[in-house]
Formats: sequence, structure tokens, C-alpha cells
Amino acid sequence: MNNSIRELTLLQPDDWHIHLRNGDALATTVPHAATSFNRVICMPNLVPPVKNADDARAYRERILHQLADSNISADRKATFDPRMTLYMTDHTSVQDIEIAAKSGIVQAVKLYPAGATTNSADGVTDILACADVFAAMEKYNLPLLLHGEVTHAHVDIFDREKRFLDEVLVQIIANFPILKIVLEHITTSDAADFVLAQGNQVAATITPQHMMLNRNHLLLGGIKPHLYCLPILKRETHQKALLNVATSGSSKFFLGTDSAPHATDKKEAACGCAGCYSSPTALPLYATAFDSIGKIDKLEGFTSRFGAEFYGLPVNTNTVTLINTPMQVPTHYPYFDGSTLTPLMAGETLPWSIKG
Ligand SMILES: NC(=O)N[C@@H](CC(=O)O)C(=O)O
Ligand SMILES: [Zn+2]
Ligand SMILES: [Zn+2]
Repeated sequence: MNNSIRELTLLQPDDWHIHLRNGDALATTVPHAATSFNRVICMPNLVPPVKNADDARAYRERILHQLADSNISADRKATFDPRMTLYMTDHTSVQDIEIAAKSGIVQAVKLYPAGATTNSADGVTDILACADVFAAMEKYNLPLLLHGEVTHAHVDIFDREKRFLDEVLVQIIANFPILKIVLEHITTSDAADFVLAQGNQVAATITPQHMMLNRNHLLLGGIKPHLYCLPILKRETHQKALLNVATSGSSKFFLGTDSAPHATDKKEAACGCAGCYSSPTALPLYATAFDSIGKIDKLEGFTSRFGAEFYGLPVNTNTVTLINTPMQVPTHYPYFDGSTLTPLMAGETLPWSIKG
């Protein structure tokens, strides 16, 4: 690598998997997301969850209200477009799907196996019993977004994603061959290979942490609660495989930060919450990851083209410029009620930053 200043102008990225939360959290999360992204797919695991089109519309209004109140630039305000998801439960009906599909604001339906992750208690208990709902999603071309882990108590946490592929996902795909599916936040080479082996209706998002870090970062030399997310970081071979597919130019893999804020004290605890907060520095993080193996030329497809293509949306027309001027990730951000958020790689220096 040479030492000259390099700049990289990208079509403005979209984040196809983000947790903005609700209430007072929005004052922090919305401007952070809107600074880097145009479209964001807002996860529905609020308390209570976003279960139908009316909930989604009301949630979107709260986000847009917060956007209007924030002091980011008028340009960024104008292009920010939160796209909503429904939280699938055992009670989701075909009618819920029909109404959502026609609402114009619901982009997808999210399935959490019950108990798999943060705020998933209302998730689906018997996925293969949801045939009529999947059929309706197929009919209306509404994608299914998966937290792809089995939840049986006896299955080892490091095996849960692979078991989901073999025991659940193969059956969903076999029964609903044209249903669009995104396997969210993939963590293993098994998941990457699985997605590559499917038709173009199956894609995956990859977070910055899963392509930059592995379980040694989480557990060696002291436990690092801010690197704990679900699905949990895996071994280095998986991390490398994810970085390789993300930078391969395959349009099946695209940006989804899974930025998932939990106040610092809720993570630095005897029973710490799962989730990494990465949204404000996601672009420098991904640029750093791609550049680490000489693949920065593949960044724009991953950040700004493949997700839009998968969802059948136009690519953005505005741009953002990254520059290889180092930046320090803040040690924390103010959150609500006097708490803070500690971001992914807090205090570390990244070689790339956003220009201007
Ligand atoms: N990824 C996480 O570890 N946590 C997410 C939930 C999720 O995406 O699974 C959250 O909402 O906190
Ligand atoms: Zn998840
Ligand atoms: Zn998530």
C-alpha cells in the first residue's frame, strides 16, 4: 500500500439491518444513522414489538419526528428514509401480511425464533407452522428476514447458526422457492457457503464486527462485553471467510450493521446485553475491513448497490466520500437518562474516516 492520501467517493450507503430502538433512544440513534445512511431497515424488536402496519406507521412517524428535531444537515435529513419491518409472531396472520404489503412503508417481515436474542420473547415458536404467512409473503413479494439461530437449550451457542441452516432454513427454501430471504448478520463460513449455493432470492447481511473480529477478541485477555452480540463471534476461520465473501463482489452479501444500542452499564454487567453499537462509525469500519485485504474497490457494491438491488429499490444518487485520514472511535456517546453508549472498537484508531 502506498502512503499517499486516498479518497473514495461512494454512492450513499444504506443500512439493511439496524436497531434504532424507541422513545428517548431515538434522539441518539436517529441522527447517528441519518448521518451515514439513506435507507435504513428498522428492526421491529421494540417492547412491545412492531406487529402490524399500524404499529410500523406509528414507529416511522416517531423516527421522522426525531429526525426533524435533530441538528444534522438539511441534506441528510432530506435523504434519510426509514423502512419498516414487522415482527412475526405465532399470531401473525395472512391479513397482516396483505395490509403490510400494500402499506408502502413495510419493507420486510422479521422472524426471531422465540428466545434467540434481545427482545425476542414474542418470536415464533414453531417456524414450520407458519406456512400460510410465508405463502402470503411470497405472493406479495415481501422478504423474510431471519435471525438464523436455533434456540434449543441443548444446542451449543457456537453451533446455533449452522443448525438453523440445516434444520430450518433448508425446509423454508424447499417449501417456498421464490420467497425472498435475507439471512441476517451471518457469522460462519457455513452460512456464507449456504447462501452462495442458493438462487438469487437468498441473500445475507454482514456486520462490521463479524468480518473484523473473532471470539479470541471477545474472550482472550479478559472478557470484552462490548464485543458480545448475537449470533456470537465465531473462530478466526469464519471471520476470514466472511471478509472474503463480503469483498468478493458477490451481490448476495450486503451491508447490515446490526447496530444494536444498549447503555454501557447494561453491557458492563454480570449478565450483559447482546448487541454492538456501530452505526456512527460503520463506514470507516467497513472501509478498514475491506482495505485490510486490498479490496477497497469492492466496497461500493457491498455498501450501496447490492442491498438496493435485492430489495428492488433504485440505488441512491447522492454520494459520500471516505478518506484515509485516521479517526479515533469515540470512547462513548451520550445516551438518555444520563447513560452512555460505548461503540464498537471504542477509543481505537481507524485508518479511514468520512470526509467533511
Ligand atoms: N444482535 C444483537 O446482539 N442484538 C440485537 C438483536 C439481534 O439482532 O439479534 C438487539 O436488538 O440488541
Ligand atoms: Zn438478530
Ligand atoms: Zn439485529
